[in-house]
Amino acid sequence: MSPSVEKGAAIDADRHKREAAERAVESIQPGMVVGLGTGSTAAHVVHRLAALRSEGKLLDVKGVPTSRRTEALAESLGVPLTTLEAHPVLDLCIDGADEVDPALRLIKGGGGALLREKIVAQASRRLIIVVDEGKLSPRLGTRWAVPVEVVPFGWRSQALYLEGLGARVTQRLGPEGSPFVTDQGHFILDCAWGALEDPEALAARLQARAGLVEHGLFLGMTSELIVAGSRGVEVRHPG
Ligand SMILES: O=C(CO)[C@H](O)[C@H](O)COP(=O)(O)O
Repeated sequence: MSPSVEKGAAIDADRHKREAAERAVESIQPGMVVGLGTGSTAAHVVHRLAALRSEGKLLDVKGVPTSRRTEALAESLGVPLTTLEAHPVLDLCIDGADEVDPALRLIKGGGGALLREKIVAQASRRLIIVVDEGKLSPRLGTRWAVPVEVVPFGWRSQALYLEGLGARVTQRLGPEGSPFVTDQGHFILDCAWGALEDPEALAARLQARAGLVEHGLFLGMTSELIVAGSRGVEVRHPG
């Protein structure tokens, strides 16, 4: 792909992310407490909420951010925030994803926020996932490695365990080349298994291992998928 074609595709993808995010914001009702996801698509949700506030709409809506990054963005735009401690059950969570299969199972964690994202998603009555069409995949693992969040103590043992499960394991690094550290103080191991035969069985193996804090497989959690692409915006439900 030439640089100018690549740039055009990136601009289209960002427009589609914004369109999906703006459609999702239509589900937010006055007074709701809403989980705010992490990443470039979820950032469009925060921007849209801020724009609506400037029009005097949804002024009593509060967000629970899934990362420090989202928290900083919301604060900079004047979107009011609260916590899961104050609101242990949320009306709605809107978040992005890295890969979505036809059953609306997800790989998430490209931004390294998977642990908080899963905690906020499971505390929400509805999880709306917003993506551009480039995230759709026939089978999870085709396009993206599964991020696994691990405790730094003993992380190399966890990497060996994951290799034993057949993964090609890469420790995620930050911009300076040192290990990427999550908001919760953990490392991320990106695990490439290729197209996954049985995501549920893999998730069970990952959950059973001490030191593996969380993984980026979000299975059976999506209430609604909003996907935007060259043919417009489409809403899908599981099953
Ligand atoms: O899971 C995530 C962050 O941990 C993001 O939702 C995912 O990486 C998608 O990001 P983007 O909207 O920038 O494509």
